[in-house]
Amino acid sequence: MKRLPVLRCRDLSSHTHQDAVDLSKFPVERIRNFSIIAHIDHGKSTLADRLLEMTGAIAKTEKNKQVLDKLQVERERGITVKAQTASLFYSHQGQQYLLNLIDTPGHVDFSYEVSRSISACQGVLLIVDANQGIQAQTVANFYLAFEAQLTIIPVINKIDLKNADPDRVEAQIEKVFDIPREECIRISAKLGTNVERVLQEVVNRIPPPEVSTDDPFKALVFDSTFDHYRGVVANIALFGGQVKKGDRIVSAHLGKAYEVNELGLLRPDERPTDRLYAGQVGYMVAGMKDVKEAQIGDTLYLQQQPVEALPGFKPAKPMVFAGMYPMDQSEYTGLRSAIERLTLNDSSVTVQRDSSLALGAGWRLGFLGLLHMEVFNQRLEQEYNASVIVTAPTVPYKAVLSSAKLIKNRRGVQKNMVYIDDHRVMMKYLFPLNEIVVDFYDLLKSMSSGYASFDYENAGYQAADLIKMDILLNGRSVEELTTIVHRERAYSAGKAMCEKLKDSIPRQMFEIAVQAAIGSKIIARETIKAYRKNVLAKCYGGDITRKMKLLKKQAEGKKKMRRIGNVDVPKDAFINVLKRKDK
Ligand SMILES: Nc1nc2c(ncn2[C@@H]2O[C@H](COP(=O)(O)OP(=O)(O)OP(=O)(O)O)[C@@H](O)[C@H]2O)c(=O)[nH]1
Repeated sequence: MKRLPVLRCRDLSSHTHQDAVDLSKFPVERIRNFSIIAHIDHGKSTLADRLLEMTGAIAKTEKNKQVLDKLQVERERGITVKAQTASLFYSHQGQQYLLNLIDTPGHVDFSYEVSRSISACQGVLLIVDANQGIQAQTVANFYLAFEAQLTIIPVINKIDLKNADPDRVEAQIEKVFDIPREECIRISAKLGTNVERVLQEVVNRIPPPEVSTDDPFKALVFDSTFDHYRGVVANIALFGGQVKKGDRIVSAHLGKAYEVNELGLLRPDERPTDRLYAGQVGYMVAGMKDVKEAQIGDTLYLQQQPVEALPGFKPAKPMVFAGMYPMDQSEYTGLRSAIERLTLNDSSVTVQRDSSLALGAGWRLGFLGLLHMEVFNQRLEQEYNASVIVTAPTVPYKAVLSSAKLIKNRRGVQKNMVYIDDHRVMMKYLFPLNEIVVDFYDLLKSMSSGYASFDYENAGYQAADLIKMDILLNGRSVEELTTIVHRERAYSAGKAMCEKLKDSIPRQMFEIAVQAAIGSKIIARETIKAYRKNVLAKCYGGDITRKMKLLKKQAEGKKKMRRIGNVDVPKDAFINVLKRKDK
């Protein structure tokens, strides 16, 4: 994979200008808070870069590609994981405007980040690729903005592409979202075509926030990160009043008081200011030591002027769980501190200590989705140099004990179907999460030659015909390989596991039966034939030291084995069966 250099936004500070703005004189009527939302790859980050360049927040150089995508994984994978914010100053018809842009991630796994950003905005730019048209996440993101009653400006991007068809995409937007086609703006973010118009329409169409500096100070925390030197840096949107350095503030969620140490704008690098005022968006450092003290959705107010808290957010709920273990137990402490540091910045990951006889001490981590898990793992490896074994992901089940389980349809149940245009159809299905979590998206993409797109949301628990499947070695159950599978899938899953084990366990002095069982019923079997590795076969003569050396080597090899019944199983065998896939 090609590695791109990480470009820190601070590096750009020398290129910025237009900073000498007295924020106290900035009327709320000339503030616009907006987000860019889109299906993945439709060009949000490219448009954000152009907007930053055109308003002078960053210089126009090739280096600026996707300035808001700060993390190395984001740059490598070309996806936005964490939302970033930038305040832009823009002159329009002789007036200066403050445009607060909040970048949002495009992938379904991070949709909770989209909703948190949206709650600090009055409008959104809904980007649609001029060739691909409306995709699954375009629809999901549209509804997030629509339900929050925001102004939605449709932007058709990539009109420079040879096979761009903006007429067709406008018709789709009119049909699916009921937005008149005349409201669409056609642009090429890459070439900068018509991007100025986007800035004008942000000013013209999106209303200013309905807030007043005369009200008591009230701010929404819409993001927070952890800085080793300063503690928590909270991104805040001011819904009323003003705040200055030295003020005593309280977080509504925990009721704890703090002193404001630092305040500022994000341009997108941090620019300290003395005060922030109603309608503005910026950052605050107030001696909080843990991101849990500045929870997303929390309300901040002045200690002497308590206010009613803002509605807040639903906490992000993990949907996919996987075990993470150090490659070697001696790396346990290092991996633990890496996981701790990474979760300081990502409060949506849940961590529980776990241990497995085969893999040793480790953790069971909960993620919002599969991509979220992969990104977390990649960050562990890149930013903390940790080598990790990740087990196959599982999804949460609720078990009803000792009663007959209800038989329900395992496959997707169709909910509705809408024709977007002559070639495209949008279908809604109810699926068991387990069916879509591993390779559904890859399969869907390859079956549709890359045309289909997919999005999902949690529809709650449903009864299903699930069973516990055991793996036996010469009749002894291997606890760490026990899994929950759907009854109809049990045979193929059992067979696959037996085959993998057969390939990973060396022959031993006796025959080994590898079996998959449901209760007392054997559903799959492989046999490993008897064989003795005679380590002395190569020593013809009687060189006793050489003999001893070889015997010692064999004994060391056995230490890496775990004995189940009379069968020695190498650690690698467990790793092969449990881990998700080869890198
Ligand atoms: N031809 C053309 N390509 C574009 C245009 N805008 C963006 N792209 C390309 O489309 C790809 C995706 O663009 P990004 O800006 O990374 O997309 P994104 O929506 O931010 O992606 P996520 O942050 O992962 O959701 C990149 O290769 C861009 O160079 C455009 O106007 N024309």
